[in-house]
Amino acid sequence: MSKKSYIVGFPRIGEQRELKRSLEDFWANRCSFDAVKEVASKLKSRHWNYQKEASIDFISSNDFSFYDTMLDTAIMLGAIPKRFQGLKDETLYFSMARGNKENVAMEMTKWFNTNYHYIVPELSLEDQYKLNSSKVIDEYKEAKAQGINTKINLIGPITFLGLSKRVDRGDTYELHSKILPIYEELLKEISTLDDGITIQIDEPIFVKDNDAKVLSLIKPTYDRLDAVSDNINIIVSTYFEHSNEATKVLVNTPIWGLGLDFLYGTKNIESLELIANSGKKLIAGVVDGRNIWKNNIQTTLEILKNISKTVSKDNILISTSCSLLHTPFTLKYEEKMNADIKNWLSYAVEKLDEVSLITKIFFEGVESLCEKEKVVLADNQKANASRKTSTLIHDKNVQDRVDHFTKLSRDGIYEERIKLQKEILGYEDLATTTIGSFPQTPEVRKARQEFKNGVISKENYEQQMKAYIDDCVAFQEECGLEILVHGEPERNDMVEYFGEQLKGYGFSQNGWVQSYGSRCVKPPFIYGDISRPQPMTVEWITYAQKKTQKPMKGMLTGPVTILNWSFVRDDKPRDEVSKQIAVALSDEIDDLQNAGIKIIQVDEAAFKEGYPLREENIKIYEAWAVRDFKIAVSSAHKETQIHTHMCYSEFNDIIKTIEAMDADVISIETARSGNELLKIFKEVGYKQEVGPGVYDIHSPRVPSVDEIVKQIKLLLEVLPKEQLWINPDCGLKTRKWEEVKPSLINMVEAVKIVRNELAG
Ligand SMILES: Nc1nc2c(c(=O)[nH]1)N[C@@H](CNc1ccc(C(=O)N[C@@H](CCC(=O)N[C@@H](CCC(=O)N[C@@H](CCC(=O)O)C(=O)O)C(=O)O)C(=O)O)cc1)CN2
Ligand code: MET
Ligand SMILES: [Zn+2]
Repeated sequence: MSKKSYIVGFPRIGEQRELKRSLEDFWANRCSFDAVKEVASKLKSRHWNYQKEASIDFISSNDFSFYDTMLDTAIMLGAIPKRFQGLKDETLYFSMARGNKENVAMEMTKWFNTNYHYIVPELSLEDQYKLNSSKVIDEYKEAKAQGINTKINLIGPITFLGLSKRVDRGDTYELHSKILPIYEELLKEISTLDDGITIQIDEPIFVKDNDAKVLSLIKPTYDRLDAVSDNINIIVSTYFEHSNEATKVLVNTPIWGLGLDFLYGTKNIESLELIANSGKKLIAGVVDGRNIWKNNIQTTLEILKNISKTVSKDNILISTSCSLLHTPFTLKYEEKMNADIKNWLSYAVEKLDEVSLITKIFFEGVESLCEKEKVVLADNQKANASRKTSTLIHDKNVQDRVDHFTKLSRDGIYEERIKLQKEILGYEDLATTTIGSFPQTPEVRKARQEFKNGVISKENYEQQMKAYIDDCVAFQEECGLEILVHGEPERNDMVEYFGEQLKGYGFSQNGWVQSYGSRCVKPPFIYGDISRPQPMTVEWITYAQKKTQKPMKGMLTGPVTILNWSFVRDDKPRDEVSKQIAVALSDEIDDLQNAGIKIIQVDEAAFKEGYPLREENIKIYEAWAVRDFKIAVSSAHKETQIHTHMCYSEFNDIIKTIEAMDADVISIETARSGNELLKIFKEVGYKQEVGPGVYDIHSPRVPSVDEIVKQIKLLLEVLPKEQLWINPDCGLKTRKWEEVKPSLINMVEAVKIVRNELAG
């Protein structure tokens, strides 16, 4: 059989998060960069071998990264922002990603609708770009030396430009003619590596609603790239949605194949005829790269059968829907999971076998399976059938309550509420606060680990958390912050923590997925109807409130974010699941205010991320996302101030929707982007209060008083002081106390200076 099974990309952080640990050791000067490289080589090798052992035909190189593949691409093209020029090697690389003493890091933002974040390249017309092919070439050779001929993964030029920003004014696509020759040069070099090389060029930007100008770049780009050499086969790969407009063009270029997502981009089937006529290969993404449910092989074979009615079987390859970067590694470390539930799941390594088995059945028939494979297939059918009927999943009481839930919004309009709240809370203009979390120290994590493993008692654990809260509150008072938080020490993660306490949710021991750089999340998974057996946060928050006279903000994660950062059941529409979470949260809010908490922040960090990639689906999403935020806070009395927080978002296109959420105060990320993001709030006459982040918490850098004063003044150019809050741009959990303390002291100091100037 010719080569048929295909994996778009594999996760790289390591099944025991080896890369994370090694990177963090290096950053803390606990090991050399050579040691990190050694870890990286072991991981690459292991990942290639997993794929080889699963009989995967198309295995990738250059899907590895020390931090992020967009950053790698910027380095490959020589797109180095001025402030970092002159630095070299890993110092350059990590300074771009994380900033350094003198310079702020490059911006980071969400990768399409995922919880992965990439570094945003900074381009300018005057820059000279220059190929640096070493990573791409070396990784190919590294695999080759181990007997594995890889396809080479690249981020495509159009996506690269589409996701970059211009530091001089103008459109990034204006730089197309500067960038494309570098890609040509790269492909030329690649073409000399071996006899016949496959290059997967990722162009996920094609799944968005692109204007004619962008679409017009596709043909010249791929005509030219393919013309570089006869020795390369180009596959253009898209995912997360359909890319029919681009497909129409690509079939008229000389590329070898198209990789399409048939799960999240079902409309791709509308292009089948064109693809069939073009005679190109179709890499059919049919195994879910974004969720953890075992593939339903029967259903997948139906999809493939359907595709093969149009596209000849000889031209079809079987693939994952996108890179497996978005799924955890392997089920083999899940020792504590309920056996029924575990049997419904499949992580990256298990998905390799699914791709392989589906390939075999599709091309050679069930008859060709060996006994062992037949058992796997039968088990697959059983597992999928048991999920349909399991009593773990269906809860009539929850369904009834949620179906008949009538309190859809808060009492009172904003103007009336904010007046009452200001009277009660008595905060000044430019009120200072933080976003919620304080440093998650190794001690806090260790305590949690030990408590989970039964090494220490509940009392001991709670005592340690309370001691942290005591210190955290004391520090905030000392440095003069006005609205306090408890610091979230008891939370492993802002979503997982709630998942662990809600019925209908499962969680894993080792289901880590990279979120950015070395940072990972372990998304809990929703398998059944959701309810709240008991209050989730009230004890901690009321404990913290007792420690201070100042207002203590209660801290919750909102329904849309809980949903978007979980693996969600695929047997119920997302909006119904979201509403169940919202109803559970409305009970929590009521409990908090009844316990005397006057401010409650409901984080919607992933609100934007949930947006559909296509315009046509946005209205529907916005309708239920806003509905569910409003349901969650519907129990809040007029006097209870509701905050929300969003990070890494472009707000321009959703500002009206944010306003419709009707929170009293919103804190947002703006620190890496000056006051640009804020301007839209003024333009639309946004009326609620806003806390634009005054410094970037994703970088270890401590901002100076001066810098923050400047930032606050920039904000004051846009919004009046009465409407502004002053805070960092996100939670502080990833930072160290040594960074947090001086930063917040400087922030409070900066506010004093500005207040004096305004008064004076
Ligand atoms: N879900 C989610 N998505 C998000 C964010 C977020 O906060 N949550 N923030 C934005 C940015 N993304 C982020 C993603 C992760 C982290 C983060 O801090 N992750 C931590 C892990 C957090 C966690 O769950 N920790 C657990 C597990 C701790 C752990 O690793 N324990 C050690 C042992 C502990 C020890 O002995 O020291 C182990 O398992 O080996 C805990 O605290 O309980 C990390 O990668 O370091 C931050 C931001 C966007 N998306
Ligand atoms: N309250 C959360 C925190 O401070 C919000 C984080 S948004 C990613 O960590
Ligand atoms: Zn945030």
